[in-house]
Amino acid sequence: MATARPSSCGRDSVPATPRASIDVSLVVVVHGGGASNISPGRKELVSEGIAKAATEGYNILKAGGSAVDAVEGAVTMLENDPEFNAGYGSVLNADGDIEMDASIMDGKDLSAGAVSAVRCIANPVKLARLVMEKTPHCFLTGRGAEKFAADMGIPQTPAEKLITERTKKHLEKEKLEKGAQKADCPKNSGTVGAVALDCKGNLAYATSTGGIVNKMVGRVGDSPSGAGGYADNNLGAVSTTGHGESILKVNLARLALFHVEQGKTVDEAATLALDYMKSKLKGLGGLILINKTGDWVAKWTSASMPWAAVKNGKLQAGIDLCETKTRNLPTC
Ligand SMILES: CC(C)C[C@H](NC(=O)C[C@H](N)C(=O)O)C(=O)O
Repeated sequence: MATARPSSCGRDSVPATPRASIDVSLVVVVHGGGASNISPGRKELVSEGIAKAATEGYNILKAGGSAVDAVEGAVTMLENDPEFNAGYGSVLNADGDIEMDASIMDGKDLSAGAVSAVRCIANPVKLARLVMEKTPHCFLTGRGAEKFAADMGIPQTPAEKLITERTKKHLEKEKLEKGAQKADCPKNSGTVGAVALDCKGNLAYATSTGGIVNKMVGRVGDSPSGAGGYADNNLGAVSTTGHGESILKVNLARLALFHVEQGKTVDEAATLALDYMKSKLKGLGGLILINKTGDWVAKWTSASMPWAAVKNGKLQAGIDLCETKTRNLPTC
């Protein structure tokens, strides 16, 4: 079990906030998937992408944006980055197509939006937010989700523009090697997620993915469900990655928050939830979690998990166990 933990727990009060309002930390944590081995050549690109996304989310919070704005902003950056398995660079299904899942949730009132199996959309997380805010529903899938995107004025992005040479090779290799992913042998791909706590004490999460390489057409994983993420201001916010079928079976995100609800620390809650999935199903994965007081953790049972966190103007990030790097954010 690998953990990354904050090196300090100081407060990051918002200067303009009157004394009477809630004095909470601004916190953003992002992840870039439950990876196996990331080649040294890609490590740099992945680290950079993840740090930029966390910084983007934090800057949104500092500018007075909500937790929902921050997680959407961070995840959008990662969807646009071909090193990650979401948006541009999503892994291919058995037909060589992209089918993406994404979700977002506002811990203030539990409003939630999700899309699954969407194809020609650059930023599924933005579509999930529109489902949350502009429809009476929580979840749209496939054709209906794409029609809704068109109605909302989102331009179609041709599938070829979302596919990369790397994802084509990844599918070829996977087809040669065997078939579907095994729970205990996850392959590096790079699902993305973010959790945030804003100056009003609101929590949110977003998760976005191309799913699992060589998946059956129409397969939907955990990422657009309450297993792939959850946010409730009374408890915390979580985004998960890993073997989707296992995550769905144990309802990983809500399971971790159940332990928070029972009085566990963020570290204990993440460990209990991930250990349960591993012992019960041999399922590997990872999660990021912030509780309502701004304590956070990034934890994984997969070989590694790229993550970054910003709190008190300080960025901490890592990929492998015991590899946390800390630096101050550039002032702009
Ligand atoms: C094989 C796994 C560990 C790789 C991981 N995938 C996901 O998180 C996929 C998502 N949970 C789903 O099931 O659709 C990744 O992209 O890094």
